[in-house]
Amino acid sequence: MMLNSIYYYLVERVMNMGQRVPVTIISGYLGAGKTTLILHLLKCKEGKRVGIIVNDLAAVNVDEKMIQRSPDFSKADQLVALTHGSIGGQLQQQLIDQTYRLAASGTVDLILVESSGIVQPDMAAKAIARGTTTDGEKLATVCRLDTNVTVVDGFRVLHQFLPGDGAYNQDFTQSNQLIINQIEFCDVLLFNKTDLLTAEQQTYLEKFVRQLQPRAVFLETKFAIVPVSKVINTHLFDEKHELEAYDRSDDLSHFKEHHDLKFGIDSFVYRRRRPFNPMRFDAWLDQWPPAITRCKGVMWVITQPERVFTISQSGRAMDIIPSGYWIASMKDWEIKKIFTVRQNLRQIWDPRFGDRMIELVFIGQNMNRNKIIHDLDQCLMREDEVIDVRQDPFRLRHSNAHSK
Ligand SMILES: Nc1nc2c(ncn2[C@@H]2O[C@H](COP(=O)(O)OP(=O)(O)OP(=O)(O)O)[C@@H](O)[C@H]2O)c(=O)[nH]1
Repeated sequence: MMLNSIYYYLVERVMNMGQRVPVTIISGYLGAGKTTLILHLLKCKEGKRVGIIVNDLAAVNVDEKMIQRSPDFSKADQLVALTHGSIGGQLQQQLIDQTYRLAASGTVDLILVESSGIVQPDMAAKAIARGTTTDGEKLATVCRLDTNVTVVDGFRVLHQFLPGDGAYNQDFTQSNQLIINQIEFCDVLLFNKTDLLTAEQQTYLEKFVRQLQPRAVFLETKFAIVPVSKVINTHLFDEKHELEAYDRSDDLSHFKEHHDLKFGIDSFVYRRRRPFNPMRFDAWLDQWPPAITRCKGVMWVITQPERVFTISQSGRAMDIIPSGYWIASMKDWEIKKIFTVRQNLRQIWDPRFGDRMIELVFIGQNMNRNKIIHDLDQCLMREDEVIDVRQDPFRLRHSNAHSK
């Protein structure tokens, strides 16, 4: 049985030799569910070796950490994190070089590219379909752009696009335009977060999205769960139809301007080596500044010193979930063992608190950064504070996602 599987594995490898590696690009606005889709695809990869390229807007690549922590990310998979946010200029070249390196190495069977939520959707497609590496190699000789997937956050579309609920709100103008561009440029459209919509809203929104994008394969999803064959190796990308049509509809200077302005969107990282007082932090969540579009990262609360809490907010949806344990809460011999395999642990290890920290990335439009930082600092534990653990709101709710 074992020999049989090895035989078929080798036959498949030999047959695949010389074939170009298929690339799926995953686009979608901030918090739409792109990383959720990648994690789902890793779960269903059936022995395929996956190369993943992520690029996050903020200085701390939360998506990279999420994927690395996934039990489905195996040794045979490879993860490359691009730096500096949107795909444009230098970063576009970095994407081309890294994709070439992965595809030419012969060590991956497919490549997934997660583009940052605020980049024009054709940027990554142009890089993959037409790119030339710094050394002058044509990317198209080793890989082929297979599918452009756009993940749409149905809940956000509901609140931003429905008449009378934000459609005429100036604050939404730029992000609306970007979401529409992302919808218009794709082969497969995942209409995600349908669990947050009623059947009636879903029907209305499907018609709305269909008018913008009649050509793509349309799939309604919850937590981006789709059959793998719908987004990988579909052969749906048609360069002539998609890129050339897009080239005609807008000139490049327009895209550049959008990239440089980044839609007025800014980001910063809040990092502290002190835990939150969970009651004060919970009260702050009730006054969430609307300028924050997206927040993600990890949190340390004093009442549960062993637990890592993951925070993920996008628009009006907020999840705070216990997602594992701080390494510092493990036994000494376990910590020593982890140190031998995770070289970069030393860089984040604090002599007193180990890996415990609060590290939150905030992305938003016209955020009052100083006030947010000041208010969050007020939520930190004070030196002489005493706390009743029974009042911890995260302990009470932690078996479920914490929704605000
Ligand atoms: N209720 C609900 N939540 C979802 C669904 N899909 C994803 N989420 C949640 O939405 C949040 C954002 O998901 P991500 O996959 O991180 O979104 P993303 O597009 O990668 O975000 P960025 O990389 O910041 O642009 C997470 O808390 C997910 O668990 C869904 O179908 N329904």
